[in-house]
Amino acid sequence: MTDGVFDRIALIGIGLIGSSIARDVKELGLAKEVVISTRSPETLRRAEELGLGTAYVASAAEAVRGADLVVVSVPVGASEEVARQIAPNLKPGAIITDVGSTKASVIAQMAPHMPQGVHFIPGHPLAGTEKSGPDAGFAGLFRGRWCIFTPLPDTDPQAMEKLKAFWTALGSRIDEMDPQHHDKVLAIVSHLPHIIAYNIVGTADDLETVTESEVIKYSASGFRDFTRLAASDPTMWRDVCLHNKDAILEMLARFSEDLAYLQRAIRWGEGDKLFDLFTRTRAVRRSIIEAGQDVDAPDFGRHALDAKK
Ligand SMILES: NC(=O)C1=CN([C@@H]2O[C@H](COP(=O)(O)OP(=O)(O)OC[C@H]3O[C@@H](n4cnc5c(N)ncnc54)[C@H](O)[C@@H]3O)[C@@H](O)[C@H]2O)C=CC1
Ligand SMILES: O=C(O)C(=O)Cc1ccc(O)cc1
Repeated sequence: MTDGVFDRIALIGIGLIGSSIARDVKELGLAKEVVISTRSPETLRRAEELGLGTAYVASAAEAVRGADLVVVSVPVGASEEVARQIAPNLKPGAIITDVGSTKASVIAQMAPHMPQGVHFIPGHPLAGTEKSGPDAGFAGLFRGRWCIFTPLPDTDPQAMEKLKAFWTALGSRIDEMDPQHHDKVLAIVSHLPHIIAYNIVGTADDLETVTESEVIKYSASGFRDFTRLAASDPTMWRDVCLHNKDAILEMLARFSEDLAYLQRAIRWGEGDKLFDLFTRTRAVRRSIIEAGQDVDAPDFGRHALDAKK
């Protein structure tokens, strides 16, 4: 079998992430058959209209029959329900993976249901947008982006290599870490920014002395960036908050302490403290750009395209 290519892939959940994977698989010819299943009949019909797969089935249990690779792309809170449904029909030797934004909870929900002889390898592509549903996906979403795996201690190295080859074919850079560490890192770089965005937009929406039309009319680009994040899918982000509770609360506690420091510096006119912090944070931005992680740069993800030539 060619690197990253499977005979039959089953995609469970066909929203932003599932449909982006489907589009890449089709465009790059990574599977002979792509069987799609999702909870709502309307979404399944839409996936068929968009021609995202080769077969569309209502039941997740039926969709995974004979699949060599199963990708679960549902809100993290639905992981156990899906694992329970698909477990009896998984083909021996199949690779089961997911794309959930939290990892320890997904493992706790799914691993106990996985039968002997299948390879369950949790994953998380660090790529997405504030949009959701099958129309929001697009080919190339994962190009140049990290995909983090949090393999279980007994993971079969060959299965791991096959899954890495698949994500590499989608253009991703690959990393591995343990699930608890993943959840801490993601709490600060992804979950907190979304929570802060939901909070600031909520605060603006609650103000009595500033009207909603003024917020819309005068929104500076900083505020607008927050509204993009705060427009992210409510189900997905409710589940992230509930399923990475400990790491998020730990980071929120740190954040609140640091905010109190900033608040005090403003109250007491301590300009040096403000200047020092703002200088330090400006350097973080520079480091991101120097490390080639500026996703807005026109040549971002170029290495992935070049590698395919
Ligand atoms: N949106 C983003 O930017 C990113 C999301 N993720 C993760 O990917 C996963 C999917 O997110 P999106 O594709 O953005 O969400 P989405 O809302 O666009 O799609 C979710 C899909 O799951 C289906 N679904 C929901 N409950 C189900 C169930 N019980 N059984 C079967 N299907 C079910 C829905 O019908 C829909 O097709 C989530 O776990 C999320 O944390 C990971 C990286 C980025
Ligand atoms: O839209 C954005 O800015 C994101 O940060 C997308 C995103 C959301 C959740 C993830 O687990 C990974 C990426």
